[in-house]
Amino acid sequence: MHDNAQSENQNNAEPDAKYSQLDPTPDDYALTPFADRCILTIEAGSGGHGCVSFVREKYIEEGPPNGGDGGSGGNVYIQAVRGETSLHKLARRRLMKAGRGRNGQGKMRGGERGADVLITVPVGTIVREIQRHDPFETAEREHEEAERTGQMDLPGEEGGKGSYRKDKWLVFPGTVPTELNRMVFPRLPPPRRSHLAALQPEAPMWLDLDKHMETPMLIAAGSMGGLGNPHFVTSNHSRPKMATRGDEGMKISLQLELKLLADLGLVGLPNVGKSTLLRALSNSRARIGNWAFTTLQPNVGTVVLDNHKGRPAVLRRGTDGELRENFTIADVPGLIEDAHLDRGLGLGFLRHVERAAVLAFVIDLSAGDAVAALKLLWKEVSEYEALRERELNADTERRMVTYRPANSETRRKGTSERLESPVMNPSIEELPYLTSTDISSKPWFVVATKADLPGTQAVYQDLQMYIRQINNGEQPHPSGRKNAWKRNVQSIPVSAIKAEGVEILPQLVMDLLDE
Ligand SMILES: Nc1nc2c(ncn2[C@@H]2O[C@H](COP(=O)(O)OP(=O)(O)OP(=O)(O)O)[C@@H](O)[C@H]2O)c(=O)[nH]1
Ligand SMILES: [Mg+2]
Repeated sequence: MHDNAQSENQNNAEPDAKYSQLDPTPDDYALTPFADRCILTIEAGSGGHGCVSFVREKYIEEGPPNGGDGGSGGNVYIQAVRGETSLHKLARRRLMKAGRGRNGQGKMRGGERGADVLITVPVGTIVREIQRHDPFETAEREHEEAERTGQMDLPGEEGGKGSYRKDKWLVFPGTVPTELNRMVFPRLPPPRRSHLAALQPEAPMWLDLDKHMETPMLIAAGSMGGLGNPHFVTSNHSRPKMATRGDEGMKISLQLELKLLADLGLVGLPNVGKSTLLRALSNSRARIGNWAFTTLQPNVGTVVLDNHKGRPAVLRRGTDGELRENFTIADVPGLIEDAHLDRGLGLGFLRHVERAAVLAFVIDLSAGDAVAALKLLWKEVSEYEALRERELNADTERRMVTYRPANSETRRKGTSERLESPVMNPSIEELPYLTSTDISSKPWFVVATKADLPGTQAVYQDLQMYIRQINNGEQPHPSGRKNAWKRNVQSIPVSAIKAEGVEILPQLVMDLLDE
């Protein structure tokens, strides 16, 4: 009873139900998990084993071999799709493994192929290889070495003579060691690679998935299955009692990172109304609160352009000739003075700004001097830009020297050494962040919020005057940079909380995206 009464009271206190979505109660929000980078290990499927089996029929005493081949392992594919905005799902999984091929069976039945796996990532993902372990390369090296030294070839003996290797051969179940010693093994067949492997990107992998992909792309082909015993029939041995094991699947550790976080990035001091603006424009349920640092991680909302809710249908071809039906907005934590020195949520925040195509500087008109606020934001952004430029230069130099994929290192050693199969290093180090520096050359505009509050009119006029002066060159660009973007900078007064003035933003963003 008591509870009921209370909630009723709250409902009565609610001023305008129509906009309650924009001024939500503290617990009405969805914390969307978000990750802009992750390390993922992929494993192509291992092949199934070949089978040792013989025809068994009534009047056939010692039937010919009929063991089927093992199925090949599943492949790993990747696809960048519109609609995905974050890498958090992959970050949680850490490992994506394709299925193993099934073993071959009697009566010449081949094993089934292993199941494929598909990794879906947001458009704008960069994939970089950290290390790889490719068993095929090892097998090929061993094979070349054996050929060179001729240790397995006994002239006159058909097919040559090999020896039993537990990791390569399978024998008839129940074969005892003494029998095994007497058995004659043929030479190991040359390593085989799936014909799909030709489609794999070259190692070390570096993929820039900046377009929506209609079909998945192969990144690691499954390994081949083993050979059944009919393959080892020779004139001397008509009933071979061995088959080969399937090949082990290839493993690759990848660093995935979002290069483009969103089309529009909201840049503003804490508590100015960025999250409210995001909610007013999109489907987001970002957390809103009347205190600083309500937002602790980026929220990415999607603005559907023609949603049949009175929002104008803006379908404009983007630079890539694509018809756009939506665009994404990233609301990031508030920026404070000296953020570039990693104060507040500092550098983490600025990294996100770096990765939006268009920037909206969100200024709270009720917080006093709007011009000073805009200058402060730009100062932080451009100091960060300078910092990144220095970092980038140092980093490229460093990386050019040290980066080396795992298998090229082993290849460089002399082939005469018996090579250990390269193993994956379990403690994988993250690669340094991707860099793109020119923040000040991005198109930008100003959203002046809380225009519904009293006394904001004069503040807005000052701001508008300042922007006009930037546009006609009476004032320098607030970043202080020469090549900064200032092609008719706009300032738009809105009340996000009442969803007033925000309706013109989608068209503006679409125009700027085409710049
Ligand atoms: N009057 C009025 N209040 C607003 C408007 N927009 C946001 N607010 C209020 O301002 C406060 C802060 O809003 P948020 O959207 O959480 O601000 P933010 O910029 O995301 O804040 P941080 O995430 O902490 O950086 C909330 O109490 C909002 O209700 C507006 O247009 N008019
Ligand atoms: Mg917020």
